[in-house]
Amino acid sequence: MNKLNIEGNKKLNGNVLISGSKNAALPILFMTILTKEKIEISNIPKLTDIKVAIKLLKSLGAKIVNKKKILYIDPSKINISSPPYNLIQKIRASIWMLSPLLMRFGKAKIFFPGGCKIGCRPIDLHLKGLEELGAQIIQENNYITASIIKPLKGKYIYLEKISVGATITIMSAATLAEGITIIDNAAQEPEIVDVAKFLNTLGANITGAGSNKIYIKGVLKLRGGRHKVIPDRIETGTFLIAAAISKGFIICNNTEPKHLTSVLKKLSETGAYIKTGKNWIKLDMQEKIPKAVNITTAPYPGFPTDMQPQFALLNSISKGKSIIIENIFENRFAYAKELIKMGAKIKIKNNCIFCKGVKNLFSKTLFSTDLRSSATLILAGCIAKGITVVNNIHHFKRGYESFPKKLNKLGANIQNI
Ligand SMILES: CC(=O)N[C@H]1[C@@H](OP(=O)(O)OP(=O)(O)OC[C@H]2O[C@@H](n3ccc(=O)[nH]c3=O)[C@H](O)[C@@H]2O)O[C@H](CO)[C@@H](O)[C@@H]1O
Ligand SMILES: C=C(OP(=O)(O)O)C(=O)O
Repeated sequence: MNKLNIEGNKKLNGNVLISGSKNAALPILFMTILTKEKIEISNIPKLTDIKVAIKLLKSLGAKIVNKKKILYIDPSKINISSPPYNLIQKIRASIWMLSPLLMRFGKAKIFFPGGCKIGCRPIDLHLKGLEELGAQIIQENNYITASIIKPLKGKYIYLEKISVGATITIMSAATLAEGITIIDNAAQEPEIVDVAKFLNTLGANITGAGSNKIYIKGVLKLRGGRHKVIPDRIETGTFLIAAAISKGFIICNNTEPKHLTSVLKKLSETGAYIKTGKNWIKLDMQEKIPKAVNITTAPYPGFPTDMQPQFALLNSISKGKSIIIENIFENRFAYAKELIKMGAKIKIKNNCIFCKGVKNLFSKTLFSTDLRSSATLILAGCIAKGITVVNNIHHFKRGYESFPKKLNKLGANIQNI
């Protein structure tokens, strides 16, 4: 069934092992189209989005073996440049097939991508970037066809808006274009650094990833190689919230504290004790009720929009009033209606959430609408009074490996029904 039954009033305490990053693993998987040599990618998270990505690559002719979170990919037999639309529309990351397929075959045709329904999510900057490098783009009946009429040439490209997706699309095409491309006002997310590191392992010449200016010197060909995907910073942040809302303590292992600076700063403001090591983060709420915090989402290194719903939950049971401003996606408050049903004192105005903390949330039958909202509602169920039912749980499976199992190990009681 597509439902979870969650017993509330739980304290979540203990150790959790963080999985590989969904948003780094997905583009890296699609970048394998750029080479004909063998690739090994480790720390692959077990997620439905990853399953779809593997199916997409296989549908093009790639041979893939999955053993203990390592994918062994042989892209040499990829011979199709138009992946099936029914798979493309399942995930947002499928847009990252366009550029590598274009560079490999000189032509690519893909359906518009899917992903969380958190805004209109245009792809104009991806397409404009490819056009600036010289590709021809035609959009017709929800399909995008990209063609190389004459060899793509490196260029200075200024992104009008900071976009993770467009930065990756342009960076991957520029890897095999002639000459030097500069992406200015580039996104700086750790996932972009990981994609650049992977491409460089294959022989690309990319510098500056992680800053707002990325330099790509085109090379003729990419080879094979090995790569380990970075830890999932959003999964890490979500588990830290699990401990904070239940006045508990947690140690997140196999993570990268440096990727969570803005999130940890906000968690410290709640009154949580935080300590970090090389690859772990400890949060101890010391039985205290958290203090509410104001949040403004922004591109990295700003506060991540993918942690906004979880912090709204935190604020809803914290001491005091707070404001959350969502600056990245225009429709990312769908979960708030469900928290209000549970007793949260939340008011939404334009892109702001005004919240006054309450002592308790109360169980209800809830409906999740997207990935981060489903994780948020599951956490809300863990601390609410009574038994909560969360519907549409296919959403969390897109981005959280074994989420109920990991939470149950921390003291939750979540069952599939
Ligand atoms: C699979 C993946 O990695 N998804 C992440 C990626 O999404 P995604 O790559 O879709 O997000 P972007 O950074 O591209 O989007 C940022 C903003 O730019 C706008 N925009 C984007 C592209 C474009 O061509 N035109 C345009 O206007 C978007 O509508 C949004 O308002 O980054 C987001 C922002 O950190 C995260 O929330 C998502 O989890
Ligand atoms: C919005 C997200 O994912 P996607 O871009 O894949 O829809 C997310 O990971 O929170």
